[in-house]
Amino acid sequence: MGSATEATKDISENLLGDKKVTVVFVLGGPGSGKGTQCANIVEHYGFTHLSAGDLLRAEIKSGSENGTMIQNMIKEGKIVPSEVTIKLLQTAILENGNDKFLIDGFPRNEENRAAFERVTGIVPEFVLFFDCYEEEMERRLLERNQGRVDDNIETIKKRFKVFVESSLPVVEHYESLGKVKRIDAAKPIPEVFEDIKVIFSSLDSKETA
Ligand SMILES: Nc1ncnc2c1ncn2[C@@H]1O[C@H](COP(=O)(O)OP(=O)(O)O)[C@@H](O)[C@H]1O
Ligand SMILES: Nc1ccn([C@H]2C[C@H](O)[C@@H](COP(=O)(O)OP(=O)(O)O)O2)c(=O)n1
Ligand SMILES: [Mg+2]
Repeated sequence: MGSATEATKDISENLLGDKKVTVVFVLGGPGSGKGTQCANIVEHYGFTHLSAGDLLRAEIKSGSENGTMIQNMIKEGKIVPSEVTIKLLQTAILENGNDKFLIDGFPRNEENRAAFERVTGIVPEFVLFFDCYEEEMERRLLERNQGRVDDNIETIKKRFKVFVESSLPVVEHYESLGKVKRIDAAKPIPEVFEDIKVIFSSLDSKETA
């Protein structure tokens, strides 16, 4: 660990090759509005939206050998092993011509975070954190109506527990690095986006400055 050989190995195994990218992690509890606002950000700021959950659901649909395992974990509100999710994110990044990505719903635990950093070498520009209380998130999930196997009250309770125990520590990690931009996500959709615009507009002006 930490030897020159290890370091060289890490660089040569960097799964992105030479591609340089800007990444924003979009985190928040289930139903906090990540997907909804990512669509708004894409429309206004030229990012590509990569939802870890959407990629995993597409993998199930494609009939992949991991499909059944992924489906079972999602149904139980558990977090799929990092190697599976990272591979899907890596492929999506490399296949895309864009160099600016919103990574939504990832990293969801410490294993996700550490493995992604180690394997891709990507450090996020910042973390956009959607702060919302559980009763509101629960109401939204029960009304989401996308036919998801995990939008039932039993799985929702499990997801909230995983969020508090495994995902919030990741947010705290980035908080300690001064990288978290916190949004009050309990407000109506247009108001949440107004707050997000302030953040992304200042990013644009930095680029052109
Ligand atoms: N600010 C908001 N106020 C009320 N409903 C919202 C808000 N943001 C999203 N929703 C709705 O809540 C549900 C969950 O939103 P979604 O964007 O899928 O959240 P996430 O990706 O964080 O789970 C969707 O039906 C969406 O239309
Ligand atoms: N990094 C991730 C992201 C999602 N998953 C799995 C487990 C999650 O409960 C489901 C659904 O994630 P998704 O981000 O689509 O869920 P929400 O939009 O937060 O409601 O996918 C995962 O295992 N690892
Ligand atoms: Mg989502």
